[in-house]
Amino acid sequence: MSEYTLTVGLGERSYPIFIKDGIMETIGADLAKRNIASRYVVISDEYVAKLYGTTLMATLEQAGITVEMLTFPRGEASKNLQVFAELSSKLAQMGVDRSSGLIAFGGGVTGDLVGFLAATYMRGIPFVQIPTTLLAQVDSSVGGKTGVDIPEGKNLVGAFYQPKVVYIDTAVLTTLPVEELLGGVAEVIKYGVIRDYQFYCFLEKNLDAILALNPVVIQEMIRTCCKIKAEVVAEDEREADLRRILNFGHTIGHAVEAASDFSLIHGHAVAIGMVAALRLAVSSGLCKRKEAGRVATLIHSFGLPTEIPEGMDRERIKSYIKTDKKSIAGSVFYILPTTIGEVIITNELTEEQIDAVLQKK
Ligand SMILES: NC(=O)c1ccc[n+]([C@@H]2O[C@H](COP(=O)([O-])OP(=O)(O)OC[C@H]3O[C@@H](n4cnc5c(N)ncnc54)[C@H](O)[C@@H]3O)[C@@H](O)[C@H]2O)c1
Ligand SMILES: O=C(O)C(=O)C[C@@H](O)[C@H](O)[C@H](O)COP(=O)(O)O
Ligand SMILES: [Zn+2]
Repeated sequence: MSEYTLTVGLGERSYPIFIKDGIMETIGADLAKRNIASRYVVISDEYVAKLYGTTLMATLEQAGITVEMLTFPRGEASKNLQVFAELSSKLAQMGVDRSSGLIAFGGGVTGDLVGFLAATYMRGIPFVQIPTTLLAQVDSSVGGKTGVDIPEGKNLVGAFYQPKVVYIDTAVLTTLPVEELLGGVAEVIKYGVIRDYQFYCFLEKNLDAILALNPVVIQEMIRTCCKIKAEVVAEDEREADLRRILNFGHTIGHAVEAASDFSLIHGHAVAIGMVAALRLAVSSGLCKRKEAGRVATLIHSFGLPTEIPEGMDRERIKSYIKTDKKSIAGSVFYILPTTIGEVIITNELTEEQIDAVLQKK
């Protein structure tokens, strides 16, 4: 089985990404050599802790690492300021200091929450990412976007704060429920559409292998996604310009996710948002209908949703769109494909165009 090492090149804040089937057992030995912290706290949602907590703690302890574990209830509902405050208090009560490090062990919710804790606890302590969902392995564990949701919108409080190292064990994907796997697939398709036509074709060709978790295909897929993300982040860490392309499908996707009161999985909302963005690209004359249709077909073929749920309050979606972080002086920016593999960033859309994609049945 192959294994890959990539680097996110950010000068003194550069870090490695290790991708390997079964890497979990050797994380302790590698981490012990890195001199990142004198002790660690693993933070995980309760479900991931139940599945894999014992294995991770064993590898860390066997390597002589002083480590404790904290958990929180699973799901997006935990990615908020209340859980953030509770975990902060627990760290303080445990005597966690500036020589300590955090380990984010779980999906994107865990990574975003624990990354934000690491960025802010005592004004910043080091942290490590061990992502366990496909979405976290291809996207959220890399690039340093951390944060929590507030009632007004997704990820509205947070920080750019990079991990010290990312360990990706593809073996843990075997226990992932299919709808969570698909959430990751949506972000995977995103990379093909924004940056890499060849990779997009690879996804079309390997649809069955991906759904069957073929290990060779999965590793190659994760490697390509992390490589694209690492390149984009290295060029524009704080989303001044290029990094906005990673937000393809998120302007409407995040709004739909929030309007569902987070009952929609993030990646599923992004799938709906990508199809909406493709329709906007067509109505703007930027993208051929046939190409947009090809992507919508792939999204649908994987089993992801393509339409805003019937009955969802369109005005509520529109009000969430206004809180998008890419907005400048009230003007909302969208990432629109011109062809598969290339996108542009534009705010030149009419209210009628937005209404049309929101109303479409
Ligand atoms: N920071 C970023 O760049 C970035 C990128 C994309 C998404 N995100 C954020 O990530 C979050 C979504 O992440 P997610 O989809 O991983 O959700 P999640 O963290 O809630 O995980 C999904 C579910 O899968 C379970 N799970 C995790 N690993 C498992 C495994 N190996 N086997 C079985 N079950 C497992 C979890 O307990 C949870 O119930 C959203 O909040 C989104 O905003 C952040
Ligand atoms: O890393 C990025 O940049 C992204 O936009 C990746 C997205 O998949 C992710 O959902 C991110 O959290 C969205 O960021 P936000 O700034 O729109 O909250
Ligand atoms: Zn996303």
